[in-house]
Amino acid sequence: MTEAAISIRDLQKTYEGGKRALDGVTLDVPRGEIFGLLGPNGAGKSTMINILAGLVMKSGGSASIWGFDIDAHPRNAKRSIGIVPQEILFDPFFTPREALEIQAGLYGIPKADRRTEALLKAVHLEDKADAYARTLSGGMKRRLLVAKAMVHSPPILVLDEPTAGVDVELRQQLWDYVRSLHAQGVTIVLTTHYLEEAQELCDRIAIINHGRLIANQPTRDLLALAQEKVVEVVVDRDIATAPENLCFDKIELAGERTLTITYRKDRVNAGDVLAALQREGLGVVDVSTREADLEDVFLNLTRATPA
Ligand SMILES: Nc1ncnc2c1ncn2[C@@H]1O[C@H](COP(=O)(O)OP(=O)(O)OP(=O)(O)O)[C@@H](O)[C@H]1O
Repeated sequence: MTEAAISIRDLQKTYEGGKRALDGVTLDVPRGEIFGLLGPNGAGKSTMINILAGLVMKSGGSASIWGFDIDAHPRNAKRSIGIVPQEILFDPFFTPREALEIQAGLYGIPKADRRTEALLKAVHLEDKADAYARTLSGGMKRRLLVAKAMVHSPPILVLDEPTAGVDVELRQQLWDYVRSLHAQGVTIVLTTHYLEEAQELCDRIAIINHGRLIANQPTRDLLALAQEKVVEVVVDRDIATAPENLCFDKIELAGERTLTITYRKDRVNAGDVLAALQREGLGVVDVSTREADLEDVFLNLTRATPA
């Protein structure tokens, strides 16, 4: 088995004042994947990322990055990861080009090996290379942060809520760049509140809630956890009231001849639902189903884990 890109064991963090932000999280981020870390506000995602970044001291447990334990080999661990923080923080008087040069200097990268121009191009900031950072839009600043995180060419890129406050077009550009890094073999970890985004981008998704891991599975398997399924059925005559049946969780009249039926797929299947309608004397003309999405799974799982 190849070693994980990030390996976390029983990670704990209690902040001064007693807030328990991480309560024994164990997980592996496989190499080469796009890994989604989801959780409601305050779940502990940033705490976990800040521990990996060396910005927050853990209270217990262990973590290694690209095989380097963060306590035993902090320098190598740090060199193996690029982190795009949630907060936009940089000196407003530096230009993007200067910001990247300074960052490269911090990592001790010789001038000849720096990739400043290529990075500026990759994040579409070549036109703004010499503008003061304070004159950049929010989306441009965020892309500059991504470029900064990549100056030392780490094998892992972590993005903490990268698209908060970024408009749709810029978000798309950001994801195109992230996808191209992934295609080059970079392991990507992203935390996001946009479930749709995680669903579309991530190979695997972990969910934390109240500092505990409540799911960690390939995205497809996680989606299969959603038990509610909805079918929309068009019948062969006008109906005044929706028929009741035990195998429907919920039934609604969506039009004169259209019914929206919710059922639990662990109890019945679509065939049972259609047979029940036929027993009510309704002929089925058309059927369409809506797949449950990550939003459903997320809500079901987070509701099921009390504080
Ligand atoms: N420096 C700190 N001191 C005390 N408590 C903190 C500190 N930083 C975070 N916390 C608390 O720890 C918990 C986890 O916070 P964290 O920022 O890790 O969550 P998160 O999942 O990243 O949330 P969000 O999505 O809102 O960023 C929260 O209750 C938060 O208030």
